Amino acid sequence: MSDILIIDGDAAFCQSLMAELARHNLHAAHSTTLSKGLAMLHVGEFSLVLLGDEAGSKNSLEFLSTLREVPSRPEIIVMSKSRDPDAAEAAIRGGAWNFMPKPVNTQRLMVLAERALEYHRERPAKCAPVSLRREGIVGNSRLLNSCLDIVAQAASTDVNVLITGETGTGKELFARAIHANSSRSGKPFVVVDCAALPDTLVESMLFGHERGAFTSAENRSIGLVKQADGGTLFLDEVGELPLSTQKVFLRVLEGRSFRPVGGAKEITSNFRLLAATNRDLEAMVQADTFRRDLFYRLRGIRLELSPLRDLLDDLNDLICHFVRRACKQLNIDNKGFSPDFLDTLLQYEWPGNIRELVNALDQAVVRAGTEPILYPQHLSRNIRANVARLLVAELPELENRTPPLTDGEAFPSLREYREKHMAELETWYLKNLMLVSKGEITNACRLSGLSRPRLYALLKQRGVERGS
Ligand SMILES: Nc1ncnc2c1ncn2[C@@H]1O[C@H](COP(=O)(O)OP(=O)(O)OP(=O)(O)O)[C@@H](O)[C@H]1O
Repeated sequence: MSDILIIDGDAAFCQSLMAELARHNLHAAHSTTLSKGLAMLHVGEFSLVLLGDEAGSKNSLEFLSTLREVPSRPEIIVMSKSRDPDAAEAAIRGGAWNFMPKPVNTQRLMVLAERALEYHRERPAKCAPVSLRREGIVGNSRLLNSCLDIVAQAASTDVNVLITGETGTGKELFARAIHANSSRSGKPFVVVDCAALPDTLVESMLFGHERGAFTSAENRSIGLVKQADGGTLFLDEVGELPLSTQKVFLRVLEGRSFRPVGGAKEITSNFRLLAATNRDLEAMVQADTFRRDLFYRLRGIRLELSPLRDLLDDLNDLICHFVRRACKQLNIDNKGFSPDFLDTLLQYEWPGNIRELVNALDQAVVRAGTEPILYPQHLSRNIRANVARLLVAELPELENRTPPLTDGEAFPSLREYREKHMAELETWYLKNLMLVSKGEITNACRLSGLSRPRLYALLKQRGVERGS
């Protein structure tokens, strides 16, 4: 049974694509007209359509919504000769899973096809809770959707939440989403940047002060904790809270009441607490730099945000979103991006995570000026230099591993040579992959970017054991 249907007016192109897919253990059928393709979709169980142009007189893009509504609800990858960024955008907006310019880069198409098939298999589990307001959170990968599930769960209760993740992974954005989806959404969301609280004024900023409580206290101030009354208090960078304040704060958490600096009376504040950190609080507890009792209080629900390098399935959506936003801010037409622009961003490690991506794309849009397509050259030298360095570091030391080719008699054909060394290279890669991932297939897929079926097929083909 075929999983994939190719619809393209060029029969020779369809045949060669089918052969390439078969080499990747993917079974495809094809049609050279849209009407026949549609009929095949109604009787078959296709998960993916590779939709080319010239498949009849109509513009293939006009057919997108019809194709998406056939019973198997296939994913669609559009392949087009068009160099028009509007066409690419129209395809994605029309519900295509991805867009590939022609001539098609078959290697890349194979990767996309495998990802689309995997996405289709897991789609029912992937839908974020329907009623959740995303508050600007972009992405649909399994990892991101599992975080949205926790947002939904956290929003339905008043339990404290501890959000962890590297810098720039969206901790504040997710905290705002929890608040916006909670019953407190009509009340204030108050951010306390614990890293920026001046030592001498911590307590007055948090709990307020009475007039004349200290030299510069000319007026009464109500403090951040009281401002959050009825709403949500977000302790950002909670790992930076001084130990003395941790102690006071713990008391406030227990009674939701406190005394402003210089005040005689206790006042109350009914706030919901969210806290975030990029530090390892458990290690800080071990090192006695963070109070164990406060740590246990904070982590009612844990939300761990993944670094961008683990969210590569979301990268395409994130780029489209931020490029569109940057163009809108500059009041210019939206821009497309070349496949190697995406490849460069996929290879970069993103130490500053999504915040760094946003900056990189803002700059790329400005550098591109009036050019309609973004290319790697529009990225900063820093990103390109890092990617170049990574690629070189990853290259196997071929010279050490392959004997010099000097024997005129036994000189191999390029094909023999390539097949022999590709096989060696893949075997070597897979063995290392199994070692690093400890044979854990989900982890191995994440590291290698391979889909499960493709990884299993390669392991079998190269005779590599999961436990090697
Ligand atoms: N999934 C996402 N979708 C869209 N935008 C995102 C996403 N995640 C993060 N961002 C954006 O990335 C930027 C950084 O996010 P945010 O400030 O919430 O990160 P943070 O983890 O709190 O960072 P820090 O630890 O440095 O304070 C913001 O512009 C935010 O809107």
